[in-house]
Amino acid sequence: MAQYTPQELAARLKDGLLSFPATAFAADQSVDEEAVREHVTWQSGYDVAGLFAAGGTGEGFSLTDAEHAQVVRASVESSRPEVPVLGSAGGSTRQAIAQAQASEAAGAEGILLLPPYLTECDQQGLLEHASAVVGSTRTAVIVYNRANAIYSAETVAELARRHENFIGFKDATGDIEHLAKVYARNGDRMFYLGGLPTAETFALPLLQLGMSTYSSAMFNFVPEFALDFYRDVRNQDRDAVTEKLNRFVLPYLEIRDRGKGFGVSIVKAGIRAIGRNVGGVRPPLHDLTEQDRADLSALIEKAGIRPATAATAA
Ligand SMILES: O=C([O-])C(=O)C[C@H](O)[C@@H](O)C(=O)[O-]
Repeated sequence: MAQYTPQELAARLKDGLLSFPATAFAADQSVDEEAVREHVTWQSGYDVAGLFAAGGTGEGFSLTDAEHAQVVRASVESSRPEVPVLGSAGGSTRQAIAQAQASEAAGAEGILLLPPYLTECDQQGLLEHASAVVGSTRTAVIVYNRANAIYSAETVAELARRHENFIGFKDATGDIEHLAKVYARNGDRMFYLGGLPTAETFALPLLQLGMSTYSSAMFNFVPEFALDFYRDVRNQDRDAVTEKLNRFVLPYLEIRDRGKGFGVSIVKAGIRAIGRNVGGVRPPLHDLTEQDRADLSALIEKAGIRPATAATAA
């Protein structure tokens, strides 16, 4: 049973940092539910506004429907009660509806609608796809503007007109003209969330475009640093943001960019670097090399951002 109405959830999520927990896999690549629970419990102990289970960083695209439901349920049950957990929905319209409903049944407070795979689609098709998914659940829905799901300002407005539980727009394009149009047309009817890879990099400029928050993948392993960064962004403290970009985020991008899909792999390597463990990634992603991992560990130490609670980890 949801604790928040969609509007209450939007009000909470828009003014705090958000994150996407990595999904733990065992050595044989099966879902390691105990480690999923342990990771979400640890993450929700911080002052995070919401956690999105089985999202991009959570490799939702590599999970079966049964595993997706398992991960969302385990995350809901492991999160501190004050920290809402949202699930995800992706793939074909019918698959996405099934995942949205499974997320709701697992107790998720909302859903992030991931893009449908493979095919191109125009606005009419995208609208009907998203509308069918949003209409299939009573929980709040945030659409993810990415890949083959680029929502025009008018499509967003029509979704908002049709569905009260449509509460958010997450962007992973960084297309300023497009974002300006979406915000100008829809204003504060919904909240806007930055979701480009390593979202910290873009957080300060996107604040001006109405993006009051973002999803931090690095929160998975340097939560205190990620929360400090968010505070500096919201205070519009350019000097503090620039210092943190130079100290950690920009050198981190250099390691992340050594491989395609490393946006997720580097998060799992980061979790390992601080002494916790959620295993490796599933194909089509692959893990960092030993050298990459050593460089990441050295960077975390040099930046002085190892979390205080990491020492207690398994
Ligand atoms: O699951 C997702 O889509 C994401 O995790 C987006 C990331 O959090 C992205 O914003 C990042 O890498 O910071």
